[in-house]
Amino acid sequence: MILSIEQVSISSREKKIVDNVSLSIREGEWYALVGQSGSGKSLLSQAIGQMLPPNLQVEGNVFFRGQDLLALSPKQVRTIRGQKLSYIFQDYQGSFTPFRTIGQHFEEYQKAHGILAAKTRKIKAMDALESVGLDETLYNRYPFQLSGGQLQRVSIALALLLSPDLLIADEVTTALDSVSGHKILELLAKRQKETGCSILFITHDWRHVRRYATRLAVMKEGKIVESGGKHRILDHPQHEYTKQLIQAAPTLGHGLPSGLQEVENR
Ligand SMILES: Nc1ncnc2c1ncn2[C@@H]1O[C@H](COP(=O)(O)OP(=O)(O)OP(=O)(O)O)[C@@H](O)[C@H]1O
Repeated sequence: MILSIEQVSISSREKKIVDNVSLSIREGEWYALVGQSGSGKSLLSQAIGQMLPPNLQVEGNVFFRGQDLLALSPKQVRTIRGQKLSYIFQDYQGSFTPFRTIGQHFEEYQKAHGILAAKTRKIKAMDALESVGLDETLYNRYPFQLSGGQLQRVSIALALLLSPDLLIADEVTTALDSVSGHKILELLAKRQKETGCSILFITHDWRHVRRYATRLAVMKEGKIVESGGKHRILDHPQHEYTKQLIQAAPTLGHGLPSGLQEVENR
């Protein structure tokens, strides 16, 4: 296992928001975390890299290759973020500083992670842009000069720049139109194949689960109600809540086994 979340709870002063959650992610797999808005998926993913808002308390353990991330100092965890574990968010625009070029973002990110040779940084940035299908000329552009899909590609390029072992992707297509969203996920799948990284993929969208996930967990009101292999859950959901979610997803409600649909789509 690359990541084992063990009995993690997240609480505010008023209430427990994530309640005793455990799940494990294997090397190289695409693990989906599914559930309605407000079920605690984002907070759980933020807890992994110690990125929770300061008003929230976390209990439990998050073992990353055997090391408990929750027991590390903020400085230690900053080293791990980017190099071993990185994030891509729904709000890609918020991840960029408007008055800095794309190139400057690559520069800063690499300097912050100790890549000191300017030439190496430039080469890595250009390679990274190419790896996500972007033209080198984008290096000198400002974020507002890129489309949403292009910016999200840059986010992926940055997130994978230092070859992390685990990528946490939190609703990365929500702010994109469906064609751009589809392209982004195809790109993620391609980059995952090339790099072998594991992905924790947070989504509402069962079509994306069906197409990309290996295993998944279903979260409701801060608890995991069901987890397991994709085909088992899509074809034979056990929990009433999972059944409702799958029924509510229009293209999954036809009763076709997930395997058949997947073959059709690939
Ligand atoms: N800093 C905070 N303090 C208190 N409560 C919070 C804080 N941040 C989030 N919450 C609450 O915690 C709950 C879970 O939020 P979270 O963002 O993890 O849900 P989610 O499942 O990711 O939802 P979505 O799919 O809409 O992103 C929500 O009810 C949210 O309002």
